[in-house]
Amino acid sequence: MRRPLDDVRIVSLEQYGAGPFGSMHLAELGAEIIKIEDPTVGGDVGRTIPPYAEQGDSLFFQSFNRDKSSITLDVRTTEGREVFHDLVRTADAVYSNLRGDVPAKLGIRYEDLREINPRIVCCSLTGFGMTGPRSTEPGYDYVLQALGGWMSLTGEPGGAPQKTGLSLVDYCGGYVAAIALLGAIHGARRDGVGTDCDLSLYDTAVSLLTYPGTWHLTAGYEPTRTRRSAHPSLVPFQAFEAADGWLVVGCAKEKFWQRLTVVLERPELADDPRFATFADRAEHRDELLPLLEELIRTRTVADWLAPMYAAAIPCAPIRDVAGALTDPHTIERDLLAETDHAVFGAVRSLRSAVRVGPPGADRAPTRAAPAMGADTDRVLRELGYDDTRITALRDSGALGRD
Ligand SMILES: CC(C)(COP(=O)(O)OP(=O)(O)OC[C@H]1O[C@@H](n2cnc3c(N)ncnc32)[C@H](O)[C@@H]1OP(=O)(O)O)[C@@H](O)C(=O)NCCC(=O)NCCSC(=O)C(=O)O
Repeated sequence: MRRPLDDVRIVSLEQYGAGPFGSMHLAELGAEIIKIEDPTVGGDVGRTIPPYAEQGDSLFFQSFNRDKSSITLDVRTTEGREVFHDLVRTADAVYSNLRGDVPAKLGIRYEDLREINPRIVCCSLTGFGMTGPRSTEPGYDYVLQALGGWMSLTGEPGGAPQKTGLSLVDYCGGYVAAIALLGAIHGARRDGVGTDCDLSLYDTAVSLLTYPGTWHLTAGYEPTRTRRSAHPSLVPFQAFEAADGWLVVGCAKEKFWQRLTVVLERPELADDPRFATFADRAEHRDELLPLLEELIRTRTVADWLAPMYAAAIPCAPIRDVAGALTDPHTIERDLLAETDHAVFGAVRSLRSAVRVGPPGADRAPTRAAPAMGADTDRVLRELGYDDTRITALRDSGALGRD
């Protein structure tokens, strides 16, 4: 089965969630991702993240590294650097998610590699970027959720600051990197000249402030937490507690509000001038919301959702992860990957949401994430190295010590 990135090769000094998440989407589209793992520290630290971590691998690692190859290479050694340069000659891009000062120290920026391969794209996803006062700080998702203002917006007013339940800055950073890589590789192929892409989790987090950011910068709006995860300006658009659980309903168009009043059996609310428009409902939210909350508490989630769905009002039960993963829709959308793994047996994980292909086409089968160094010999042979050279490299320690 031909895939759109079958002719793309990326060598990747990636670790943890953010970097590997980005390249896994490109792997799903056919790109060859060669992970370069530092043998002196046991490779990608994601291999050691508990729970379910054994024998140099983990289910965390399996979640972010399907469809990739792994080689061990200590890029700091002279021999390792030579191998790296040989790889760069064959590659479209060098990708990394390392501390801000590390790409320069390791010699993996465009200025270091352009003479070896003028078309090479060097894409770094660091915590804070290569410039600016924070550029050498280490970055993790929660650091950026804190610095980026996200935690000030999440959770109940007056409660402890919260991050989102998932590492969204990491994952969005990965998407940012995947998009940048596609654009830069396209440009390099068209123009014959590569480039640096200096990306960061900080840029990702701050750029995702989107419209509250524009409101603040342009008009002085002060974004704050809202009760029950409400939208900052649309009413009603939030979580409600029903008799037996929680649901969300959002009226981001006037027609949904009009239909909701019918479902709630209070059609007169739509004609009430206090609640007629977005602006009216926002102004009178303290009158409207207690009324709606009291009403919704009188019936079960299922009792409310049935007529809301029938009226095509955007709504949902608030369910747990098991609910999401066992939904027949999840199965129908081909979102579950099943791979065989030597240690963990059948690993079930989540496929990429990125889909390229004709409607209804099968997606290409997916492969388990590789054992550390599983592809070292193959990749070196493809570079033209013979057994003598590979043995010498192994003896030098550049591929790690057994
Ligand atoms: C994750 C980090 C905080 C980890 O910090 P550090 O351990 O201090 O730095 P690094 O891992 O980048 O680098 C450590 C050292 O490894 C060296 N290094 C790395 N790879 C190699 C290879 N292949 N060969 C030789 N040496 C290597 C590198 O030169 C550094 O040397 P020395 O210079 O001698 O130290 C940082 O990498 C970082 O800020 N990354 C960018 C942001 C990011 O992606 N964060 C993780 C998101 S995932 C996440 O938050 C989540 O999953 O949740």
